[in-house]
Amino acid sequence: MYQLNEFDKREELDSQLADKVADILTKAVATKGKASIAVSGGSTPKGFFTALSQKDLPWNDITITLADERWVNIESDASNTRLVHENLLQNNAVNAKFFHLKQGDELCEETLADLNLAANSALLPLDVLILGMGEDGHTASLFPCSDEIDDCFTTQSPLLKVSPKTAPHDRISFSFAALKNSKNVFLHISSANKKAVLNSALAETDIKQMPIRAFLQDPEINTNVYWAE
Ligand SMILES: O=C1O[C@H](COP(=O)(O)O)[C@@H](O)[C@H](O)[C@H]1O
Repeated sequence: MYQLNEFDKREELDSQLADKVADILTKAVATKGKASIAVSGGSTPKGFFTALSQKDLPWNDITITLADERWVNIESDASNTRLVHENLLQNNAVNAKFFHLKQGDELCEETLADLNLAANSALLPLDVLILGMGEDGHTASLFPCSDEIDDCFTTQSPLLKVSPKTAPHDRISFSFAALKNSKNVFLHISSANKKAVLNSALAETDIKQMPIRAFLQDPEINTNVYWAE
């Protein structure tokens, strides 16, 4: 299931999404003493990150992570971790905890096992999940072009390695099973192109062809779509 929220300007979307997420995180901390949020990388979320970082929240009790990460060094322009550090872990949010997905040099079974254990105890289920979407309909790093696309949807492990064929870098991504359990799911997209991709995703049902479909069509998931031109 999904709900579409459309905005004339990206700044308006960023501000409204930051208000909504801030409210959810505040309530989660008040209720259970802590909260967790996974954000996406790529080119879309910068303005939202800045707006959220300026919120007066109990940041010490909030853990931020990524829905997915490219297996690159933090100094790389392709690093989603770098994007979050430079734009979200700033201002009032400087005291938030950050759960690193890129740990060590090699994305091997042992690294994944350690991360899965840590994610289960520190983060999951997520209070807030902010998804992005690529023009091929991938979300997080659930890539339709990857050999791991079946595993993305079937594994019950929180994290897996994905090697896309049409996008650079090996990835680490939360699996569909882990993402699906998030308490509040948002899809943040902008541009006319992404609106057209969204419409293609809504027009058919094959989730392995366009993984974002799973979040838009699964009756057990309520995805709030935030789109601006
Ligand atoms: O590679 C990725 O792409 C998607 C979409 O990024 P965008 O640049 O088209 O906004 C992103 O959601 C994901 O986190 C990232 O690793």
